[in-house]
Amino acid sequence: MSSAPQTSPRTTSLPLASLAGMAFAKGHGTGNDFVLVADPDGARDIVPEQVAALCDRHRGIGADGLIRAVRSAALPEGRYLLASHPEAEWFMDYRNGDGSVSEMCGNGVRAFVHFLAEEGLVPLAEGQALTIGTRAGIKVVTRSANGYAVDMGPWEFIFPEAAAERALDSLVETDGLEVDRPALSVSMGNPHTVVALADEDELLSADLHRAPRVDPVPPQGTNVEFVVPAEPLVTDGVGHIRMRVHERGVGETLSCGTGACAAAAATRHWAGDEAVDDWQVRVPGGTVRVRFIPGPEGREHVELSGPAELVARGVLV
Ligand SMILES: N[C@@H](CCC[C@H](N)C(=O)O)C(=O)O
Repeated sequence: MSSAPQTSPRTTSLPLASLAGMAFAKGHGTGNDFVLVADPDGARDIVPEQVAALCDRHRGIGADGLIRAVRSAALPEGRYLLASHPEAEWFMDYRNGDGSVSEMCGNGVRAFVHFLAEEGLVPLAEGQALTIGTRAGIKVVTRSANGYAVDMGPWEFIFPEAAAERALDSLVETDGLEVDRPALSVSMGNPHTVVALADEDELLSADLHRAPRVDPVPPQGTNVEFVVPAEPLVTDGVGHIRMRVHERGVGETLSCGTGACAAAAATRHWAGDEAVDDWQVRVPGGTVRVRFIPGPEGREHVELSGPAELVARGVLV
């Protein structure tokens, strides 16, 4: 006797079965959203398929990425950082929505520190700073009245020789835009390719359902930012740009913190004499501030400021 095939709603969530009972929070920074999980002792091995299933907007919780809060001592990348920065007790293990690992996430780092504070894992009053570990080194995050300011460390060109010669190093082909556009590739610990567009019409015409094609593509792949400078670019000492982004491992998102830093760095580079050190970057999900500040070791650093919110807590069934 043959039996009818068994179907059950659990079938689609099979990758998540071993995570049943796991507590999570949902948070975001300017609409760039994350599933946040506390795993102080690094006891949870969340594999890429599970990250993708959790971030699935139809069958999972839905998010641009997953952030696991782990004590630095509990994972090799964290132990490496602890040797020179014993104060970096917590490590942000960031994964993109497709399960891939990224070195850094600027909106995520604010959401991460907010999560640590709200979960009671660290005391962090307004005006206080916390050093955390990431795959792009340590980041110092200061709580303010309306969000968090992150010392993101130095930025750099990915193709320094081409950038110095021409201020442009690659071409980007994008659906919805007729001609290939020149671009500049900037590292914020993770890779970015910044394309300047002429006006808001062009910004809206870019169809980011499919990843833009970048040539040459940086060795680790890239996030692609499309920027439109305001007219005038600088008002009262502050530069203004609008930005949309297609993120590596995610797709179009409402905001990207490291992308905003890269976009400000590229625009400032292109601005030449008009360059300022203070920028407001408007993204579909809100506005973040980017400042170029002297770093403690004598190199220029980038500071990213913006909000972070938690919107829900739950448990996987
Ligand atoms: N949204 C993030 C960046 C997340 C990582 C990125 N997709 C990558 O693969 O590098 C941000 O706010 O910086």
